[in-house]
Amino acid sequence: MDPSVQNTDPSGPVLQAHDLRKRYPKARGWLEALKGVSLELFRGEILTLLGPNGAGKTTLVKILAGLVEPDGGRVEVPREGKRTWMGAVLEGNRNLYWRLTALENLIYFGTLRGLIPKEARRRGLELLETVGLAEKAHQTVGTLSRGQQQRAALAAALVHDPPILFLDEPTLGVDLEAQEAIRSWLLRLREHKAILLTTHQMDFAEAVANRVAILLEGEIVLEGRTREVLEGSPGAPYRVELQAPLEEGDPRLAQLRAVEAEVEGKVIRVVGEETLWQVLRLLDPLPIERVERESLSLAGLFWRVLRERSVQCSRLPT
Ligand SMILES: Nc1ncnc2c1ncn2[C@@H]1O[C@H](COP(=O)(O)OP(=O)(O)OP(=O)(O)O)[C@@H](O)[C@H]1O
Repeated sequence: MDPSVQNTDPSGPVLQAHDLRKRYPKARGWLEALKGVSLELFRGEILTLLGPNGAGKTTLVKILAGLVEPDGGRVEVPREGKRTWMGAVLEGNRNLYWRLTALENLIYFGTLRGLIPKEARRRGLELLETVGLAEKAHQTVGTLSRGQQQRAALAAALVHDPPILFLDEPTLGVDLEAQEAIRSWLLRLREHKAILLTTHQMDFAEAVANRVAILLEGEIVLEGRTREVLEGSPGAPYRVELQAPLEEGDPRLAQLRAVEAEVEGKVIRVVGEETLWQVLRLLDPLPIERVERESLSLAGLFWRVLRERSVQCSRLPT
């Protein structure tokens, strides 16, 4: 299903963050890691938080999960009163006990969050099966591969069936097959949970997230429904399709390149309305099959936002 089709829950947000601020001491003065971040999370959605290294994503997720105290602002979980309202996978696989088996970890976390041991065991086995770790249930976590540990961490976050899930880089170090399994699992989970995801993998984010927020230097600089921000972006190219490709040596080819149009067979791509009119004038009277607006990819949008804000490339994710 298209990740953007689903509507957010009309009964209101399950989590609200207001004006969150956090600063850390540095050699001289303070580093403002969060400069007043507000966001809402709804049931039935995955909100992906994108940002270059050091933008403040992990700090934000840790504050939302109650692991770090903000210096200002507040987090509200209007519909959930208890401590068991969320599950989290933070900083890779560190939130598991390495000397316990995968199943023992799940039983431990399940009982810690209110399940009776029998139920925790049943849920644990079921989840290990779901993440493809049934055969590793009785192996200590320290002996699992990194990707298997990551999958076990996801199962542990979900053992008590929390309505809200925080996932900080859940696919880090995970192979393509496991990424695919996590992707389809998240799409299923999304139907009845509120999920906040941070990732540097733009294609993964684009495939699962119905909403996107870009965090730069401690501030949210862009936020919206994925499909809408990609289609409505001013950086999205126009696509002009000719009935036949331009002949080699056609002088219009050089003129098109001079206005930075990209020519690929019958297809010409241009950015900006002004350039589009210029290109259409240049092509006149050649027959044109169609003119349409393409949507940007999430990676394209992210790079455009970063370029506009002149964030140095050395700080960009790989
Ligand atoms: N405990 C800390 N003490 C001092 N500075 C910190 C601490 N934790 C984070 N920072 C700084 O705060 C800023 C934001 O860090 P954070 O880990 O939240 O960024 P991030 O967006 O998650 O980065 P990445 O993509 O690299 O994981 C960084 O400049 C980081 O060095």
